[in-house]
Amino acid sequence: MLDTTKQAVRRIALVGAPNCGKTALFNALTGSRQKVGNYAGVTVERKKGVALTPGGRSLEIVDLPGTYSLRARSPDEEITRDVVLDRRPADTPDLLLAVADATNLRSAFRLVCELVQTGKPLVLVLNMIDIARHRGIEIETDALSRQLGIPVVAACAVRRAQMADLWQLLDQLSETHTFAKRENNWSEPSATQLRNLQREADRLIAQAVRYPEKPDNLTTRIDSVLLHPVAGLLVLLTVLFLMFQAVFDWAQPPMDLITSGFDTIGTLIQHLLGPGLVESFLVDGAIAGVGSVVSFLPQILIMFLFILLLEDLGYMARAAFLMDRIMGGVGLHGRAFIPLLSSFACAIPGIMAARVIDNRRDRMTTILVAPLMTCSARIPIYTLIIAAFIPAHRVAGFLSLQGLVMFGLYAVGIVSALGVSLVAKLIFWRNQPAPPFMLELPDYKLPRLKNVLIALMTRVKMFLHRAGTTIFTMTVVIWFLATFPMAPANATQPAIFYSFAAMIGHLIEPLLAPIGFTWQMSVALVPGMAAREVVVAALGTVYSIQGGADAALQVGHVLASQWTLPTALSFLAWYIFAPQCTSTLAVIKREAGGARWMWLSFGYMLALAYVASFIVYHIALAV
Ligand SMILES: Nc1nc2c(ncn2[C@@H]2O[C@H](COP(=O)(O)OP(=O)(O)OP(=O)(O)O)[C@@H](O)[C@H]2O)c(=O)[nH]1
Ligand SMILES: [Mg+2]
Repeated sequence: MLDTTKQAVRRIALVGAPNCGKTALFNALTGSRQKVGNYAGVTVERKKGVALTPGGRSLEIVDLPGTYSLRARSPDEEITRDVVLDRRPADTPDLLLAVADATNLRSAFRLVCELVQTGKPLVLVLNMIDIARHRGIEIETDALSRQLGIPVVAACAVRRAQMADLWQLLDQLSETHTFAKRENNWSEPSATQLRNLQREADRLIAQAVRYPEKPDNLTTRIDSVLLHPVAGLLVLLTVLFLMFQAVFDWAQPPMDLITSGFDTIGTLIQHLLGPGLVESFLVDGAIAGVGSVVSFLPQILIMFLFILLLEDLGYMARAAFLMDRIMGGVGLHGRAFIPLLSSFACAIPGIMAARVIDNRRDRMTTILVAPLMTCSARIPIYTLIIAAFIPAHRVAGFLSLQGLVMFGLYAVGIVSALGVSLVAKLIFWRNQPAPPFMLELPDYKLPRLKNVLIALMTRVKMFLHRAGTTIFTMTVVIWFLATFPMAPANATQPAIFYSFAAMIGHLIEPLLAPIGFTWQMSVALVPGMAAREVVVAALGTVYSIQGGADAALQVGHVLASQWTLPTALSFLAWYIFAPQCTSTLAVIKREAGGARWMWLSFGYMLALAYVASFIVYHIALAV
């Protein structure tokens, strides 16, 4: 007779290999909207949520980073190991829900065999059963359940109807349930033990799973083109290029709509209030500042739409594979690709995604260069300047010149990241050979509209939240500085010349004059440290106060009349490198484990920005 223990399950942890659908399952169970994506390493943090079973009980669900073994090698895997082995008292699970990708059972079962050793109450979910069935893979869940001595259910995280069995099981478990009591025999497996575990997993597969005679090789056929060293790179470049064209070509109508919306509100307020301090605060400050940033939302969304579609399709891991050779040459780990790619959205998730890199040297290099990737906060700055100074010509009949310049700015960011990695490799870690790169390529999947829309909505919310908080606050500060003290009665200059902003600007200007920055730009740079797009808001506010209300929201036109081309180019160069916002610096400090790294990255980026602007400015002047 087995020794048993009676207990009601209250907290369940989701454990499984990367990309097996844990987060999709977590979202399905808890109604959350955590990020899922068709590549390994999406989740690097543990996330909690509450699931309400059909029987009306509530269960706490913990989503964890994916791992192939409890033999944790990287910081994200350590989180999973620690939760599974009860090393995090606040997260101790009553039950482990082992999640397996039913189309990829070898590595899944090896982990399950390891989880069995921990002696913890365990349930196996065969996720992605829809795809497995479609491919003709037959899995005998009863046989598996008998072999492993644990409940086994099939599920599809993205189809409600195919979640019923799992819900029913969860309901049962949430009642007082009898579990076989088992010892914790887990110890960190050696290479030999891992091989034994794999043999055990293969034996399970042989007994309970039948594969079709003719396997589906669509993925292999597509990959023969997309992973080709030449054709693959060409496809990658084309895709990226199309993305930048789209950013410029598709965004204009919605942008105009947003701008005219803000314009109308501004005019309305002017009519209602008449000129005065309150009117100036609302129109020149809040609306000019926040409106000038919000109008760039369409561009940011188009960019994300592309990235999300590619992520869901399963293309990102391929791109990483293609770039591995180039990245390896400059001392970047192949696994750095996804963190760097995430940094196109924002350096913060990018730096966090570097947790998937097990080797400290490679992780630090990735963290150092991640902020050089063009984050979405730079999109408003780039597009503002490009639209104002670069003519909307077509090159070779169909390429937009503006899109080309944008592509170029991104390319410079990427190339300098490669350059900095090379320097870091030479200076800091001269002799260590690069470890081999192993990355599982996910199967291609049709992007799920729902995933994409949810992720886009999350972006919209984050952006509007920033606009309403950081950007708005900074706009108020700038408006205050640019309005007070007010001009004397016998003033000869526009009022702003007598303000604090002008004083601060003139104080900083001598430092920035060699790179062609005006005093207005100098003031705008300071709040830009809070978040980069604040610079656009600050310029909007400064110039609208200076130029009268009609200048509000027409920042681009104002800049075109006030700046020279060399100044504009120098400003662009500055923002390729300009030190990251304060939140990024804080994340670097936390993830790298020390303020030293934060100051290092702040310092080197500031130096690069200054040098790059100086060179660009003087070359442009000479030409
Ligand atoms: N067709 C189908 N797709 C699924 C299913 N579950 C997840 N997916 C998709 O599989 C991909 C990976 O899902 P995630 O939930 O991000 O995987 P994860 O296990 O959390 O991955 P990591 O966080 O990287 O460890 C996503 O594109 C999901 O939409 C399923 O049951 N059926
Ligand atoms: Mg996940």
